[in-house]
Amino acid sequence: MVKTLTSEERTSLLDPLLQNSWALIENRDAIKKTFMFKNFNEAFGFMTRIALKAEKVDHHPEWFNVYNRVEITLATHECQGLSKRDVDLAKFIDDIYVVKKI
Ligand SMILES: C[C@H](O)[C@H](O)[C@H]1CNC2=NC(N)=NC(=O)C2=N1
Repeated sequence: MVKTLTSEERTSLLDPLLQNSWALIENRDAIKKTFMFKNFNEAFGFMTRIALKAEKVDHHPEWFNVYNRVEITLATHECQGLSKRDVDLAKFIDDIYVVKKI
């Protein structure tokens, strides 16, 4: 059973993400971030890498893409809120976004 983050984990695990442009969304325990790219190919390549990771860990993003913009929302259905799984996927996403920008 997946558990929502404790208040201690929200400080130690979630705060660093909130300092890195992830934001809590209204009326729901979930985080969201917008990523920008040079063009659609770059954006879709980024999404593809996330899709492969999501399948591997069985944890999937909610996302929206138009051309060079990708908006990603993360939450865990099973516990109806944020869990360690969302933190892990957010970190993976931030890591590959940094690589993309080099
Ligand atoms: C049955 C299957 O394991 C679940 O539906 C998985 C799949 N992907 C998921 N993705 C997300 N974001 N949250 C979940 O709780 C989740 N659960």
